[in-house]
Amino acid sequence: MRNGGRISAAISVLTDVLQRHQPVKIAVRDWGKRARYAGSKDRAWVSGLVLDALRRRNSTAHHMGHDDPRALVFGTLRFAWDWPARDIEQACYDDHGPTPLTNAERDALIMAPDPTAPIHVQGDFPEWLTPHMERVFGPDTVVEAQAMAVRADVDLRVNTLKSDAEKAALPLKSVRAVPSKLLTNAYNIPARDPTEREDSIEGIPAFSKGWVEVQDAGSQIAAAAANAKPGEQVLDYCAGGGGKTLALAAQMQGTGQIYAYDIDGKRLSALVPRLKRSGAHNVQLVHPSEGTSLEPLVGQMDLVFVDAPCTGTGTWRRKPDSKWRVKPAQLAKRMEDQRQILAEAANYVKPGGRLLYATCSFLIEEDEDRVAEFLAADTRFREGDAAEAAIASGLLTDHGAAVVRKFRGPTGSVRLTPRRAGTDGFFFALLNREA
Ligand SMILES: C[S@@+](CC[C@H](N)C(=O)[O-])C[C@H]1O[C@@H](n2cnc3c(N)ncnc32)[C@H](O)[C@@H]1O
Repeated sequence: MRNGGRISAAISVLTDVLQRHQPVKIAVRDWGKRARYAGSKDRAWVSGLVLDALRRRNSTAHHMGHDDPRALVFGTLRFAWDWPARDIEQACYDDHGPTPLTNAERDALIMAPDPTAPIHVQGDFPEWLTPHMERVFGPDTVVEAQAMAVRADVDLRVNTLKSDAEKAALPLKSVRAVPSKLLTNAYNIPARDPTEREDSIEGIPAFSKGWVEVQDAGSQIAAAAANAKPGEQVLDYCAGGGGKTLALAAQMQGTGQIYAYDIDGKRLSALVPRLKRSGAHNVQLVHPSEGTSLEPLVGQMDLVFVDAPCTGTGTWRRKPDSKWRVKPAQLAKRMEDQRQILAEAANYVKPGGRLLYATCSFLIEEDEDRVAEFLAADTRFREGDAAEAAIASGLLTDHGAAVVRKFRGPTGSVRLTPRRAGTDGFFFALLNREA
């Protein structure tokens, strides 16, 4: 396809996303079905442009003077992809290209950025989140937010039940993975330009053999802070698709017992093939639809991992459409869920055991506030040093250790962000139950 046709496609896909509230993946897939002439490179190009337009929606709309899909696509090409204005102009004359630029669009494309724009525009986040963002990041709000408006790397965790970092090195060369700077048993694939073909990780034998799992480095570090030991009794209370369960199983070297529970049985079912591939034999699913009860586990667990449902603000780089969907009512609902889940999950921790609370949100309302409220209500628990716990797992490199120490808060919890650590936004706190 010529660029003009691809630009028209991006405008149409972005329209579906913004006006029909379709997820990007579905909107691109539906377009791909209609456009049989489009190849995989075209789909990657269109999807990359739409995702970048969503990542920088506010600043691009401010530049262009409009928030409609056409303005966002042209503005993204000019200001995020650095296309000269004349190349955009020319692409409009390709077959199936968009209608030619208007004078107003032409003028907007040659305008310099406005340094006086409000911070939610410069940082590309929803305006209502401004006080929440400033509460976390203070004067760094814009730079922190801008680091969330770029493409994300892909991180791989080497599954030590089946392989090791050295053994995995050779097969991972084919996907251009390099050793992680933060973790000893992990690799990193730097974010690709959307005009390049993506290598499929799922397509390589090392993945199907269970040697590696896709898992963001922030998520791996949060799991490391649980520091699960061989032989322990562990409850993964919000196990979902099992990213943390699998990391904990590897830490435990296949011994002891992990109970994986989630209120949503469908999500839990997704864990079954992942478990098979990983070779973890010490995981028992506690499926809500099977009427299995957690009751016998009360007061018995060495470790309870709570990967709480949250607004997911830490994943904006990967899911930029979710950035514009988060609303005050959703935040309030999540805070209520977190309150209830923490209070309930704590009952399974045995005396002397620990609870690891994690979210992929950087909002204090979902993080420190929830931990402080929990500790005030349940005086059996004290907050520990989550950074030192992560380091004690032996899974962090020297650089990873320095990063978690640097971003440890005054109470011992850790907040990682794309700017601070190059990871997704992650928060984790260690809550120790008195013996
Ligand atoms: C952040 S996701 C978990 C991701 C998962 N741990 C992983 O690493 O792939 C949060 C999970 O909490 C579950 N959840 C929500 N409310 C819950 C509740 N009251 N009890 C248990 N799980 C709950 C959701 O279904 C969702 O799967």
